[in-house]
Amino acid sequence: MEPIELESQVPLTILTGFLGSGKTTLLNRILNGDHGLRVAVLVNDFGAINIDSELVVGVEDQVMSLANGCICCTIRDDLVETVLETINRPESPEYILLEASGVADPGGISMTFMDSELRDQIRLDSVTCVLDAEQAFSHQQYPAIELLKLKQIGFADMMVLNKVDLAGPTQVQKVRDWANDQFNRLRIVEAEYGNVPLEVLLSVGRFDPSQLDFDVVEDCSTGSCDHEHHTVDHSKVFSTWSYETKTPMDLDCLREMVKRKLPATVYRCKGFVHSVQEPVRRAIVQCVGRRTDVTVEGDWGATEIRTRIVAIGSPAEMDTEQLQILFDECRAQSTESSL
Ligand SMILES: Nc1nc2c(ncn2[C@@H]2O[C@H](COP(=O)(O)OP(=O)(O)OP(=O)(O)O)[C@@H](O)[C@H]2O)c(=O)[nH]1
Repeated sequence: MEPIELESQVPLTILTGFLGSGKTTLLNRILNGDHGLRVAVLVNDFGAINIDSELVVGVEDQVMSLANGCICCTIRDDLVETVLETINRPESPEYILLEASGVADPGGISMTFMDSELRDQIRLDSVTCVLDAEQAFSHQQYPAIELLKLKQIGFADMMVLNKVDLAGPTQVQKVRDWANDQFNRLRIVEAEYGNVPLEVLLSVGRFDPSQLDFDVVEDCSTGSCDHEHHTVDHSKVFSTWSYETKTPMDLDCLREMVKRKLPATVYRCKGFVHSVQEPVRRAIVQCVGRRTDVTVEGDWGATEIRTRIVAIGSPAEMDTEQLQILFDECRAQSTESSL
């Protein structure tokens, strides 16, 4: 990639998109690409346990984690504080990538960068939305989720239509036709595992502030407004559940369980697994809708060896007692106590 000219304001790209669409995968692609920039990464996990920041590869000391809430509403102040902390480091970043949680409304996040505290220091370069091509239409029975997905795409200046390998050409064309019909002149780039050229992702200057309502932004900076983007109550649409244990798990049992028994009311499940089969290597469980994957990665590095899993699902329907039993049943027989 051609060298990017450095600016006085730090450019920032927001990666948005529904749960499991491939944001962290795209983020890792960018970070490990040939851009020559000192990049800082902010990652927002909706669940109480930090998973995503540990899945970011290659820039461990430049990753800031914002967990246990959504930066478009409940932990918006944390976002401001973290961005300020990041740009005021002695080695300040030349670019910031912000991965929003899969439940975030990017409108609320973008507003944050127009606030007086940040707008002189940060230039919002682009809001890029990742869409899972295979599961683009798979939440139609949940209107609130459909609306959120529409907001995520509608606010973006580019859509990465990801997972085309899983979707196949007919579905990809269907999603393209739908998107062209719904959104005016949306730029769409197809991808497998986020393999998008860096040139179309970084320093593209696509974000257009005129799409924001500046009267609203001014009011927001006083902190006394009740606009929709601050009051989105994610807890009405999503609930999270976490599982932790020090007892090693049986990977075969876990693989079978997530594949066959994990209820459809769980939209997303991910985490790290300490197993009897691979006691010194970290396994990663990834579930997006009905797609499940349990892989064994490298060693645990500096992180504590224990299983940590997060599930996100429907608050009315996700049965957390059932989940507890399902995961407990995958623990290997052991005399060690579990948490
Ligand atoms: N087959 C296939 N799998 C993909 C592709 N992109 C990502 N995945 C897989 O999809 C799963 C979710 O990917 P992530 O990058 O973690 O998704 P995310 O959007 O960051 O997820 P959340 O942060 O939980 O919302 C992982 O198992 C990825 O390996 C793709 O293009 N094709």
